[in-house]
Amino acid sequence: MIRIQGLTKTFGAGEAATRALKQVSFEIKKGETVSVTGPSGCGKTTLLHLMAGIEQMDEGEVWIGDMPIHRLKERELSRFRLQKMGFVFQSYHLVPVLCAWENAALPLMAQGVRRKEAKERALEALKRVGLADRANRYPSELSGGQNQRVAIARAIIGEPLILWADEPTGALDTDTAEQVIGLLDMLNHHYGTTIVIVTHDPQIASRTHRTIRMQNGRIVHDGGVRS
Ligand SMILES: Nc1ncnc2c1ncn2[C@@H]1O[C@H](COP(=O)(O)OP(=O)(O)OP(=O)(O)O)[C@@H](O)[C@H]1O
Repeated sequence: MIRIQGLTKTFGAGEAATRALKQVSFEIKKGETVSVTGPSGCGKTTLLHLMAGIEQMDEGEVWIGDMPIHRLKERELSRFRLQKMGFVFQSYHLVPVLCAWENAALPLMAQGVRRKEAKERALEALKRVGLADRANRYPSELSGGQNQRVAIARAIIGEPLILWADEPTGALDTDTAEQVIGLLDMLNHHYGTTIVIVTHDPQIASRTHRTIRMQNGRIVHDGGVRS
């Protein structure tokens, strides 16, 4: 369902150039959970950004189903992202002046869904992540784990095909991290969401179907299917 072919990305030029990705190719099946691991600076986030069409590649192809991400114009890409993808980041990326349900509802509002319907669906998404009773709280009134759950509610509100997560538990303590990972597992089981997680944490990597290990802009290991 996700097919990456010869993905290459260099930042900067001349002496200052960093070859962040070097001819990376692999496929991810629908419904698979994949962790991307490796040392700091090896290219994990760059890979995620290129696959999600957040950043432009120098060379290569990214196919999601039959959609050539590498050929889409920015506007088509934005629409595709809004409709088919959800994002979770280490630092949550919530809007501080919006309460939990308004944050969760953002992707729907961006697609022109009316406020009343968006609110109903946001409350439903917050319920799924166990935060129905915090719907009117602002990010500053919630814990890190709760904010990350709001971010997950926002990521899943449009029932995306793919959820991209970049160090989703990086700012959380072990127990809270465990809850967040449990939630991602649940999403995968119940909704068949394909999940790609960039993580430093071997514990999290061991919970995904498959682990891709990167080093210096290349894949050096791909396997470890969960029993
Ligand atoms: N916008 C940018 N401009 C210049 N260099 C960049 C940029 N983004 C990333 N890089 C470089 O590309 C390489 C890969 O970065 P990337 O963020 O993908 O690594 P990573 O594996 O996600 O690292 P970390 O685990 O520390 O987050 C690094 O050497 C980084 O310094």
